[in-house]
Amino acid sequence: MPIELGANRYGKSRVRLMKVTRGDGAHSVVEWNVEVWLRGDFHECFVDGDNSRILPTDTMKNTVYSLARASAAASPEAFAVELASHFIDNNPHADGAEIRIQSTPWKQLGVNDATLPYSFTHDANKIGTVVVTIGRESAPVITSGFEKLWLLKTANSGFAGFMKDRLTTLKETHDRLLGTLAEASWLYTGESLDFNALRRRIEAALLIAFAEHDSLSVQQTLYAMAEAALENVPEIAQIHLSMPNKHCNLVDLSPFGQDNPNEIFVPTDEPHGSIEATVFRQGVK
Ligand SMILES: O=c1[nH]c(=O)c2[nH]c(=O)[nH]c2[nH]1
Repeated sequence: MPIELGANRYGKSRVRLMKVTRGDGAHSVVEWNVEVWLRGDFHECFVDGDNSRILPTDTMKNTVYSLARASAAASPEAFAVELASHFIDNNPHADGAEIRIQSTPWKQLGVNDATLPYSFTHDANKIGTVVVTIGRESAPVITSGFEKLWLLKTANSGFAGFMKDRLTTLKETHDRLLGTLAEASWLYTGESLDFNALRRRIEAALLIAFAEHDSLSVQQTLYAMAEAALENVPEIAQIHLSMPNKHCNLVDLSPFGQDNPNEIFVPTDEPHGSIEATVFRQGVK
């Protein structure tokens, strides 16, 4: 039976980069974890062992550091576009390049209202994400987002009116905890965007919607958050949210003769509900 090469790509992952910008009186620092992918005609390499059109992944790694030194990019999005353009311009046999960047949210250390201009901290699990893909004839497609953002609501969340069959044991509730480890990615439209400012606006819209929503389900809150981001930021065309339901189960204290008016819970990691959706502006799919 004939055998053929199917979809393939290659690149370099987990290229870790820290860049310090030394201003007068204060520094700023970014930490990016960069991933490079090339797609294209690499048939001879995979099938025949001919490496003549293979840019070594080691060179890809060096390119990340060298371009970072030369670049004035103020956002991971802008740097990813520079990198993707560099790889597509310099590898004629590649049809497409993809750059993924995870960013660690370093911020200036502040203690007792004093900022310490050359010291930094980050206390979050949350990491920023960027994916830029570029084709030979097409403009870059820029998607940004975040992973691992813990969110918890202790009011205005219920879950009732759901389907019941003979295996349903879940009780209806109009007052429960809603916990999630949210992941988001949104697609930008337009040019000359201030990505850092837009990220702040999108994240603010998502968080305010999460906090203010009178939730009938995680599904409905997810949609309300996505809707708020799209309404507040015209520069994005769609947003994908993943919000696993990290159940906090009420502990039954009745065996100890105690009540439990929604105060003592057991937070659980697994199993968890899995809830995700893409929400888009009409006319853009
Ligand atoms: O917000 C929720 N959505 C569900 O689909 C679901 N299913 C479940 O058991 N609890 C919940 N909560």
